[in-house]
Amino acid sequence: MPTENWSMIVTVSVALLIVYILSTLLQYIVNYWGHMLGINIETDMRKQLFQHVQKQSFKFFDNTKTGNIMSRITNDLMDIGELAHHGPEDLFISIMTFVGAFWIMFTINVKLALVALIILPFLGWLMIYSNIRMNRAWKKMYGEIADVNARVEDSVSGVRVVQSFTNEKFENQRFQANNKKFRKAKLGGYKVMSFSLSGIYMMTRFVTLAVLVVGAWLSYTNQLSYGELVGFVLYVNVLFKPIEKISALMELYPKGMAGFKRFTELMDEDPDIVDRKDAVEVKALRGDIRFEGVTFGYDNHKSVLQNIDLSINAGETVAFVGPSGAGKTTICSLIPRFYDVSEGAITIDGIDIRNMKKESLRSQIGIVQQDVFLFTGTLRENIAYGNLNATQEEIELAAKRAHLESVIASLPNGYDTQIGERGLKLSGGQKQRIAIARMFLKNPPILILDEATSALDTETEMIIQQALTELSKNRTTLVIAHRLATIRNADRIVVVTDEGIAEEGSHDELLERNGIFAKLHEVQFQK
Ligand SMILES: Nc1ncnc2c1ncn2[C@@H]1O[C@H](COP(=O)(O)OP(=O)(O)OP(=O)(O)O)[C@@H](O)[C@H]1O
Repeated sequence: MPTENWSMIVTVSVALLIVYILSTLLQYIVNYWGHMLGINIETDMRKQLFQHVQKQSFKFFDNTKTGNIMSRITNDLMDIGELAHHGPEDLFISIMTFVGAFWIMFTINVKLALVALIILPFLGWLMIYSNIRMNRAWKKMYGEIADVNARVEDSVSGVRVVQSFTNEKFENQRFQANNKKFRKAKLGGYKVMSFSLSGIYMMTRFVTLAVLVVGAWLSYTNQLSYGELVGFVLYVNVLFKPIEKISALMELYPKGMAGFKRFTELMDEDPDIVDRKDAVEVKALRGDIRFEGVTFGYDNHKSVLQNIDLSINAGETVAFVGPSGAGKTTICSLIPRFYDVSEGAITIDGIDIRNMKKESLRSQIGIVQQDVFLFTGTLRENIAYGNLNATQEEIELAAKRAHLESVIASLPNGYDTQIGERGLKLSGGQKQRIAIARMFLKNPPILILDEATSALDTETEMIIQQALTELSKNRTTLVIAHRLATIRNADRIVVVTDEGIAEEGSHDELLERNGIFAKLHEVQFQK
């Protein structure tokens, strides 16, 4: 073999090698960057959704299952990144190949190209039809998986109740019912997809057959050479490539779009408690609270509170007592604007709370709830939740004032002890003290104490009571009272019944009046 041929082979091989290496590199870059673009879009949408959910009011959370929200922020967005990456790229390449192949086919033979073109309206119809059906099916599937998530969330967080009632079988049945609905919805989507893919396959094979038959006839009648016929059939196959690519998008596109629709649905849900344009920033409020003709209902049809007038002076401790469900908690939930009044107004230091910036209003109010929520993390982090900028000294002082020192000393790693999910490793009394320590750090002028209903041992109760008395010093304090201990310390007691505020006055005044409070006192005292 002549040497120049060898050197030619070597040159071509080296050139090919370089081309291969470069194309591999390019493929890597396109693949990686393409996915990066998709992931960035997905992450950004997830961030926006999370921020939007955080802005929602209590009403939204009252009416939306936690598992459902979780599903929307996680699952629903999974396919959007893939779609964002593959969608435009695949569609562009497919359309270009499709148009190119048709153009060449027309230059070979117009009649035969027209035969191939017949497929287009049918193909278009099938794709649009399937797309609409699949969009619906995947949207339903996302809804069903959200319900599965909600069910899991419910059963897992309530597992102690489930097991104590030995209702595992019942829970399994409920879960399986949701799981089956999900299966049905997902299968529905794949049914439409299989129909559509088979339809596309059938149409493309039909075109091949039609081209072969008509092509053979054209050759027979000398309108087409054999070479042209072979070339044409080859191009028909080129035509199928983009159709196959678009078919592959048939799953991804409606899935991504269904997720996107659920994303926009939630994003369009405007938070119902927002700052007015001219809302003012409030700082260092004194804590004079007035309810002026306040009417409120959780839904528009039924009022829980009707025409309530109430004055609480700065620095005063007011206890709310009354039968269960009368509206004590509701009254207190209106002050930080967890809900907005339907009629009337609430003012603090003479300013309507709806004219205050929500964040600044809430920074002035501290709430110690019955059920203290502890985040997974260390004890230090959980106390510091009251003020994220608190120094170690401030945290320690708050812990001391909340009588937490002995608790911390007994923990294996002191402040750095990990507190399990929902603080399961701590007792009710210990959790209460963490909530109080948070309040010392937050240091708000207004305090709302939703007194724990569960009984604590006398010593713990005394310790907590001391901490609470210390906490409420120089603050306007509202206590949703269930036990008499707190009521005795109150400057004033407000008796709330289904009819509204029934009685108001000091402990002794109310006893003397011998009304509802006196009866309530008698019942509790007899216990
Ligand atoms: N988030 C809510 N959505 C709808 N209705 C609610 C909501 N919270 C409370 N309610 C209803 O409002 C009424 C007043 O409830 P609220 O919790 O204020 O009573 P309460 O006096 O604090 O009761 P308790 O002493 O049992 O805590 C009740 O009929 C209750 O069912």
